[in-house]
Amino acid sequence: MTKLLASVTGPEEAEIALSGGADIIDLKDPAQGALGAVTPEVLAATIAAVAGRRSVSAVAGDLPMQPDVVTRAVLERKDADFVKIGLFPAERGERLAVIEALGEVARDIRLVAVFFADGEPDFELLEPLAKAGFHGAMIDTMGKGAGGLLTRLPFHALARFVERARDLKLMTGLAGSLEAADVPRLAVLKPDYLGFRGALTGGRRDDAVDPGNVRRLAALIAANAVSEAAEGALSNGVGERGMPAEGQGLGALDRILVKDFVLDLEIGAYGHERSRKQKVRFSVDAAIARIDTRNDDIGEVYSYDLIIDAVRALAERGHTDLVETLALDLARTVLSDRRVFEVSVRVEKLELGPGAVGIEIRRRRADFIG
Ligand SMILES: O=C[C@H](O)COP(=O)(O)O
Repeated sequence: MTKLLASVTGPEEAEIALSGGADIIDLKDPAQGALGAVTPEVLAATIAAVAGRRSVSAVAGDLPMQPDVVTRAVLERKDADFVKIGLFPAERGERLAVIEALGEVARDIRLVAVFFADGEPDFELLEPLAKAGFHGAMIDTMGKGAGGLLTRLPFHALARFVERARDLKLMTGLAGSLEAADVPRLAVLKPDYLGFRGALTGGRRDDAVDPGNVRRLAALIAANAVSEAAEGALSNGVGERGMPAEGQGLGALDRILVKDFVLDLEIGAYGHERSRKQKVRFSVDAAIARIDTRNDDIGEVYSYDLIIDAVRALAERGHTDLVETLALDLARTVLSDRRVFEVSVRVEKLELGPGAVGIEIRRRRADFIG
């Protein structure tokens, strides 16, 4: 289940984060940079204050890619449960030298490598990291205030990163000026944690952490995990989160729409349709539990962003012969969120006939559960 990593400056903020529901207390001095380190004294005081109630991670600092400098900084923080090391822009060989040098300390200290979405991330380094014995890998952003993670890397690149790191048995994390609205989208990827600083303070990273913001994000992450935990509930005829059970009227549902979303895709069963892309139009209509206007909270709604991400993922996966396959796969993905009760998907090729040609399907979850 995805956890909440809260970046804090010391014992006082750690207490606020902890009582708000943070799972990992991450020490960082935002005034010193993206991975600005706190002093060993502040780290020791925070570890003492947290007293084993949560894991404590510490960043090594904004450091040059020099093995001796980075190793020294890591060793100074060896009492933390995790030490995060930034893979800052440098030649691949320089980054590799740092990773390999840390292989020895990785036996005693759990190391987490931090790729920067806006700092020449080289995901080919995931394998060397796993080989060197790193415990985890995450993505963050270096430049704060110029757009969050999802504006710096496309969703499918994040998906590939999480999948690849997970295959290598690395703990996975995503961060980078994340906002509440990013949580449902990123939760779909099931990273081990989502990391926050700016959203905890209310925007400015060097302001103090606000307890209400921690609680809200913790609840949001938990709410997105609920759908997964309750898997199977609907197929048993049990309604979830206000959803009518199977067999009840669909009149009680609202609809989330994505209309006329056009993307270039490799699609088609004919030879002349291979090795080229053509325009395909997607329209999706997802039936969800009736919305409640008293609660203007992103945690309560199924976002159209989730549908858009799913369509984009189809466009990234390579050649598909049939529009039927695209429609079924998209319906299955949308219905994998427990807040969606029924979905209608239309997929149309726009370059083949005199007009659009394609398919429209309507499915409920039970159609896929069998
Ligand atoms: O490790 C997580 C970071 O501290 C995230 O900071 P941010 O949300 O301000 O980008």
